[in-house]
Amino acid sequence: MSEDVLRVEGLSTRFFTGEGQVNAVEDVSFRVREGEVFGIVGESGSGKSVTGLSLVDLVESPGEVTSGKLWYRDAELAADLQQEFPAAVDGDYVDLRGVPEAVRTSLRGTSFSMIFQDPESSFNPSLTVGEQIAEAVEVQQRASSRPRSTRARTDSSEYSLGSLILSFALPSRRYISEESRERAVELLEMVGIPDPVERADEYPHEYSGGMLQRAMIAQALAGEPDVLVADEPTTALDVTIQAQVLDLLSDLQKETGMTVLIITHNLGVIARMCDRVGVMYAGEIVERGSLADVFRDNVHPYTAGLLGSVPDLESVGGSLDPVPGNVPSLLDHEMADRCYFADRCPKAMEACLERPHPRAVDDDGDHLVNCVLGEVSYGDSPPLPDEYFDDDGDGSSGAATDDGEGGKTAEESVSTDGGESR
Ligand SMILES: Nc1ncnc2c1ncn2[C@@H]1O[C@H](COP(=O)(O)OP(=O)(O)OP(=O)(O)O)[C@@H](O)[C@H]1O
Ligand code: NI
Repeated sequence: MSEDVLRVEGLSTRFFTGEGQVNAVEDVSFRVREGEVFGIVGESGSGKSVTGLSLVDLVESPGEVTSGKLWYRDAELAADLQQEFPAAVDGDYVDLRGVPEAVRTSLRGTSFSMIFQDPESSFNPSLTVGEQIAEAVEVQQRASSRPRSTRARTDSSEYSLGSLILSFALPSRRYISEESRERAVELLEMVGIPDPVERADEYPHEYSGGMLQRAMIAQALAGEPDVLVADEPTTALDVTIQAQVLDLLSDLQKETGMTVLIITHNLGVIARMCDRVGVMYAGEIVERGSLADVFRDNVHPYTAGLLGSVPDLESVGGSLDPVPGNVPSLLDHEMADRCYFADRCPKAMEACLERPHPRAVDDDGDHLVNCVLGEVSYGDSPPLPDEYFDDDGDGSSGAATDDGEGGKTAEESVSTDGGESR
């Protein structure tokens, strides 16, 4: 079994908005093994994208990662930082939250890359696709031509690209070498763009959606990242093209051995791509484990509900038809002090009126569930009547009732990225 490349421990990310504090990601922990495909799945607004952005340090104001550790395995980096930041180094692992921002920024593109649902956001419309991918290659070469420790301490400005989502997008026109241009063509070819030499000279608007998605993958791979975070990478594409792009990602993953973290609301994508998976609900990972743990041996009623809503897991089009009920508000002052799923849960018991904690389901400890059912059987604590939560019976602000009063319906409750991602 391969080693963990990433260990996320107690990650919390909040947004400090006019309406109050939004607990978008709440005490999330998981491990990703080197070379695996790890999936994060859940309904809209459950905190999947914010989790991904937190990993690559792209959460923007008014959001902030407020706690947690992000252990990333890189022996060379660990050796470089050991002296100066001993608390942030543990063997070959570096806690990326415990080192200066410049270090995290220098890893973007080369250690971590992220791709999004909407490739337009990753490309500058006024530059050719080839130029932009070549620039990503240049960023990688500049980064690797300097010793790591110098890279960490000096000119962070070179890599702090303001509001640009992808760190390796072009901050300004620069000299681009012929080698980088050739590499860009190679990358386009690698992601299956026909006539890559000609297509490299075209502008983003001359590409179809599926082609631009492939080009974005080429751009993300230019820095030969160890970890690729893919946020709904195929959601905007039609089903046939989705399948092709997923196959491409899968092939590239196998060829390069990179680790892929895939974020999706589509259980078909998870079933097709992933080795291990975390199920998110209301900012928390409520169940995680291997594909078999989660798909076959699941314990959390939310996981079971999600799976029950998908007729055919083999079909890529099998997206979530949400469990009945409403996605809860993530505003801190509206969050009930109990299991966040209790009001929608067919197995809610009195024990669920307390906040659950993660419980190991099996001996190896990899299958975890954030539910009392990880320990007791339904009925061991008195079941709550169906109407228990109807009239603010829980004393919360009634963010969720089955008849849709108060609270948003699952459909309305899209995140601020409007489901379009970035
Ligand atoms: N810029 C922001 N300002 C305030 N709150 C935000 C912001 N971005 C995200 N959030 C909050 O974080 C929550 C989680 O959002 P996130 O985008 O991670 O959801 P998601 O699971 O990716 O959903 P989707 O499937 O719709 O993309 C949202 O419900 C929203 O309340
Ligand atoms: Ni999202």
